This record gives sequence, structure tokens and C-alpha cells, in this order.
Amino acid sequence: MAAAAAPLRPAEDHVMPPLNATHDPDRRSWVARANDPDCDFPIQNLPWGVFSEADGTRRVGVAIGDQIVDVTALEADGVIEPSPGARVFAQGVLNPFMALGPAAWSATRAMLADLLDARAPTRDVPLVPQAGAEMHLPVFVRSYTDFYASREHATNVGSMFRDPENALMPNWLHVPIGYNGRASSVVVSGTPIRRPLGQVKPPEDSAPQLAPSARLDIELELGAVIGVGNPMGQPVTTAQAYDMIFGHVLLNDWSARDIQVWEYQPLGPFQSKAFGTSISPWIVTCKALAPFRTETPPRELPLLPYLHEDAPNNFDICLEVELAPQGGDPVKISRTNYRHMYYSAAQQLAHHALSGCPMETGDLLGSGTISGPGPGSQGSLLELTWNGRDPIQTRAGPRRFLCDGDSVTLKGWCDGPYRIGFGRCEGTILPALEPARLG
Ligand SMILES: O=C(O)/C=C/C(=O)CC(=O)CC(=O)O
Ligand SMILES: [Ca+2]
Ligand SMILES: [Mg+2]
Repeated sequence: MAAAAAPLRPAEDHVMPPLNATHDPDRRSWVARANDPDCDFPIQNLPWGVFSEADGTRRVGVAIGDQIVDVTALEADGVIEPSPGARVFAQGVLNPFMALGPAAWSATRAMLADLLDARAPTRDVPLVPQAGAEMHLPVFVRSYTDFYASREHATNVGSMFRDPENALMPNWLHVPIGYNGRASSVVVSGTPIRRPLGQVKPPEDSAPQLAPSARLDIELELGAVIGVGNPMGQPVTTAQAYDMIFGHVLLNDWSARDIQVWEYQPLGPFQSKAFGTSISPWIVTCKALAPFRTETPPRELPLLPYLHEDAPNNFDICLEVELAPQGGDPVKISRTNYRHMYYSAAQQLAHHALSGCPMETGDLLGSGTISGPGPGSQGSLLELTWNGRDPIQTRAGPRRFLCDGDSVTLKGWCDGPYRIGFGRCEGTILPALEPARLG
């Protein structure tokens, strides 16, 4: 569903709404695990996902502690009714609910918090243990766009792939750079990722060859899930863009660096980023993230007015990457924070719609690789190992890029009077197919 056409609003309208009772740090749930300080899913979080049990039927759920509230069942029983007369949760995917817009999202969140509150008059809520449920893609992903919003990442990659003297492209401080990716390759955490085949051409060779990628990498990103779109031809302000975003997930934009360097000029990444993008199963809503809103870093050059933000639209989210070799223990390979990103998701979305491009319910925007300024805060092996020059140590020996059987897990959480966690985004590398099979 598209948002009503509205003219671009002047900056004065741009205010941060007050927090409400769903952010009360003293609130506790009758679901015991939700009250543990290290739990990702306290009553203040209530992230949305899609799960199934043994019969395979997909249902919409909300995570609380170590349980899932069966929201599809709550709606079928008439306990909640976000859209009067309609069943928005019956299809086992979040798109119909997201299309209702921010007022319905907030009202439903407040009702669920009341049902789960330790002071609730009844505990008659259908719960499913997370341990016994299978998670699925929470939304039907309409389109996937990948941005490039970390100044540190853009500078590092520019140094390695192009010119260390002019590492940051001249447009970068003006335009939120992005490219249109493949929605069809977005998969839920836990889905194995097959090492891709592709055209590679080492600099010393005169012609390319078909080979399995030997420089398989990760990209630590945050994904913004678009809840409501804009009509074609109607741009939006950054404030409107903020309100169009339903929530965020962890996102690993698996990347084949050897395929990428050969293919990417002049139109950008293609096959090197089209074989798998993993997202975490729980969408943490912008409402839950609101207490952790923070400014983007200082602007080095003034932005055009359509990108101005009069409210803090970044988030303070701690992020970690773990790598575990097959059968081995994980090691942390990166620690960073989303607040380093130069462009917020709202700025990226406002830029995306600037031409009149219609954004739609279920669109997914990758933030771009999240790299921080300090050592060990880079969101890709390309940077952490400086294109393989400086291997990192794992319990299975040195790693330059990913080996078959390696598992990578992204984690994210906001720290404050309570913890708003994202859960995990995991993927394991399967060996490539035999190139000879393609002729
Ligand atoms: O600098 C480049 O040529 C490409 C960088 C990328 O890896 C593209 C990308 O996926 C953007 C990002 O995740 O930040
Ligand atoms: Ca990316
Ligand atoms: Mg991809």
C-alpha cells in the first residue's frame, strides 16, 4: 500500500516524537526469560518474525524472552484486530500488516506489550518456544537495494580497488551511493550459502577464466525494511522516510571480491553480490529502537536540502561478527557500531525516492558495509585482512577470505536501561559446484 501523496514538508515539521509506555524501563513480563538483562527480547523490544512448527504452516510471531507470541492465532481468536474486518496475519508474512502504516504498528505493539506485561490480568496468550520453531523470511522482499554509507568502508575499498591517493570518490560526500541488488537472493539466517562460480581475472593473467571465487567475503550491514511506500512521482522528506521504515534486521551481503573487481566497472556489482544475502529473522521496529536514536557523524560538506535531517535518524547499535571454522569454536573478528554510518537509512530512502522512484512495502535497503574507524572495527574480511595481505587468526589457522565450511554470525544489540537485541544472522559456506559442469 502506498502512503498518501503529500508535498515535501518544511524542516520545521521534523520533530522526534516522545517515547511512550512501551519504552518504560521498569516494565517486566510474565515470560520469565524476557526479564534477564542479557536477553535480546525484553518486553521493550517485541520484534516481528515468521515461524513454523512441525506442520510447516507459516505464522506471524513476536519474540518475547525465549518464546514467540503466535500473533496469527491472536488475530484469528479476535484478541487483536489491526485492520477491522481483515486478517492481516493470516498469510504468514508481514507485508499486509506493514502496509497498514505506523499508527497500526504502534497500536498493535502497545496491545502486545499490555498482554505480556507482568501485571496483565491473564496469561492466556499462545506461546511457542523459540527452540522448537523454524524461522522464515519475515517479509516478501519486493526489491533489494544496497547502499554504501560507511565513509571508512568506502575509503578502504577505494584504496584497495582504485587509487589510495583519491580513495573516496568525489560524489561520495554528496550522494548516498547505492545499486539495485537481487531480491530473489535474500535468504533467512541459517540458509547455507554456496560458494559462487564466476569470471575471474587475476591482474597477471591476460584473459579471464571461470572459477569458484577464491576471495569469498562477508559484509556486515543493517537492513531497513520498508513498511509503506511512496506513490510514483512523489519524493519524500527524510522525516517522512523515517516514518516509512518498519524496522531493521542484521544483513550479511556475501560478496565475491575476485568476481567483483573484474566485473564492477562501470555499472557496479552484479554477480559478485547476487548469490546470497542473509538477514536475521526478527525485524526490530523503529519504535523499539527510538530510545537509541543518535545523530549521523558531522557533515564534511553541506548536503543538498532534501537530505537535511532535523532529528537524529541514526541508531546506536553495537555490532559483532564471529567466524567459526567447520566443527570449531567461533572467534570474534569484528566489533563496531552502526552510529558511524555517514548516511542514515532515512536519508538513503529519501534519496531513493527523489527521482519519483516508487518505494514499496517489503523493499529492503542494505545500509552498506558497516566499518568503524578503529582497528578490528571493519565489516568485511577484505578490510580486516587488507585484501588478504594480513591474515586474521582463527582457531583453525589463518584466514584471508572464507573457506568452505566456515560459518559467520552477525550479532547486534542496543545497550541502555535495557537491551534491544537483533538475535543472530548466520550462514555457512558450501563448496562451489564443479566449473567443468558448465562446459
Ligand atoms: O568500492 C567499491 O567499488 C565497492 C564496494 C562494495 O563492496 C559495494 C557494496 O556492496 C557497498 C557496501 O556494502 O558498502
Ligand atoms: Ca553491500
Ligand atoms: Mg546479495
